[in-house]
Amino acid sequence: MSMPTLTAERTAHAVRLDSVTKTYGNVTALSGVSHDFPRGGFTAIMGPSGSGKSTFLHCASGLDQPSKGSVRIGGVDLGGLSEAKRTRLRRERIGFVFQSFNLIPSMDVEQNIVLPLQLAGTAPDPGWLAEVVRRVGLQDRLAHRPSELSGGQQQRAAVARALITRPEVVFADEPTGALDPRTARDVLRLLREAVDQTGQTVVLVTHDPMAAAWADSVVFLSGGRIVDELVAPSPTTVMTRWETL
Ligand SMILES: Nc1ncnc2c1ncn2[C@@H]1O[C@H](COP(=O)(O)OP(=O)(O)OP(=O)(O)O)[C@@H](O)[C@H]1O
Repeated sequence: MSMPTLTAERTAHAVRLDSVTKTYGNVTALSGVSHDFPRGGFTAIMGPSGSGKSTFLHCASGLDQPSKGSVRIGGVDLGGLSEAKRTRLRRERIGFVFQSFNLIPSMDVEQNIVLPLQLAGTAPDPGWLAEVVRRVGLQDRLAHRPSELSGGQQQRAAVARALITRPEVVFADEPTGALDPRTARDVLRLLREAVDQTGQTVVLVTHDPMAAAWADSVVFLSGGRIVDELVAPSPTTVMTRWETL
């Protein structure tokens, strides 16, 4: 694979938010949020509806720009980039997994998985493609269209698509929201393996304490602020903290 154009520094954190505020008119969705996501860490973001989780994810991933404060991805300050460069950095250095899978219906599974590379004008590394496909267990489904797959298989294809560029960080926004508990576990296990086996950095936004317990730590948002962080979470400790938010 050729080197990405916006090569990130090997910083200890994959993503750093410094005093990030985001306002929409007179609504303050995020209020002075600072947080480092350690490289090779798995962090869950939880909080009540309207607490700012989506805004946090959008600002941290460069999909949106903070009103104040800064976001760095592997040492690159997103605020200093043009819209075009930010788009390129997202494409090359960030993987996304969404609740609704967001696969392209007219493309088969393999085409969907390699799409981020294609958009970046890069050829897939055959060894890494085979490894990613093996991990998500879709070896026999590469020529199928998304509509021919179960929801869990579609989400596994989306995870493969997020990992194929070996991104600085994978942002997963409620990736198990549309899945049954067993299928959800398969997807969470894949994210966990990406962290444990290849040192990937994962940020997971979820409402589900069971899902959050797969992470190394859980960051709690309330009213647009980080109000707590729980290290080495279990479903019970997450649930207990959640109930008192
Ligand atoms: N584009 C927008 N325009 C105006 N207000 C917005 C916009 N996006 C978000 N907000 C407001 O910002 C606050 C935080 O919203 P956000 O979507 O980040 O919360 P959330 O924690 O993701 O909620 P949910 O769990 O319901 O998805 C809310 O008060 C919301 O109404």
